Amino acid sequence: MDVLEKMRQEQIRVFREPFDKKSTSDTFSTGSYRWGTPSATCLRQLSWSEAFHVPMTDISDNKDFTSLSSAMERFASESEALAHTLAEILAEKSGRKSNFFRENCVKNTCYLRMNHYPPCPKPSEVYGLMPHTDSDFLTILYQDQVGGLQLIKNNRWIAVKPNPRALIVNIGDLFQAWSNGMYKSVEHRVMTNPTVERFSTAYFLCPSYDAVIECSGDYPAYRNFSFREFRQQVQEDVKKLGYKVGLPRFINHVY
Ligand SMILES: O=C(O)CCC(=O)C(=O)O
Ligand SMILES: [Fe+2]
Repeated sequence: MDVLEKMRQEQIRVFREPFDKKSTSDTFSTGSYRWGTPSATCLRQLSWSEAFHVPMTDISDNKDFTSLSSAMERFASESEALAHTLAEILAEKSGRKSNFFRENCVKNTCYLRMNHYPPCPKPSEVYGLMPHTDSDFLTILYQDQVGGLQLIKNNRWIAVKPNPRALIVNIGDLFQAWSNGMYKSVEHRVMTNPTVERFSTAYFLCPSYDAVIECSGDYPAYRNFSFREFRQQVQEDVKKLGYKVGLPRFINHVY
């Protein structure tokens, strides 16, 4: 069976498990199963979805080899190869060395995220996933045929029409900083559906925590920062403010 089809089949199966089993699941390390938005204080801040957020090393180190881990492994390694190829092409186009990703992106910080959006009784009031940008270099996304993903283009939200023969590639915050804004981290969100559930799988290309994201060009818009620093700032903002500030925190104030 095709890598994508198998991934989807296994993903559906794992989300069908009872809540208790998923939340205490020892398939992956603790904390990999997430649902809702712990910091939400109103409906608008709630994401109507559940997810498994799994570092690549958890997939490859998994001792009890199941059909799920095998499907994830195949999906992850294909996505990883694609992400590296695309990142190298984009780097070269922006005039930067393309070996940065091979040297700095490691398996313990790259991860897969399996998302499930159950039908929602109040679709106009609740997001499936709150508007956000991804905190990585780039994301390879495989969505099903239901639809609901939207992104900002020219200040307007537009729907990303499902295409069974296409993967979606999103630029993340780190590529925006590294390319000095040549590539833009795209803001996106997922709308809920009143009757149909939706599944998606995403691979996130990330550098090691110590890797320094150096903004290129004579007038770098962002100061240098490590991926660790970026993550800590995001976590701190989410805890204190309830939302991620992201790149604006790293703007270069020299000029
Ligand atoms: O489900 C989708 O289409 C988007 C998922 C997403 O944006 C994410 O996991 O960061
Ligand atoms: Fe995202």
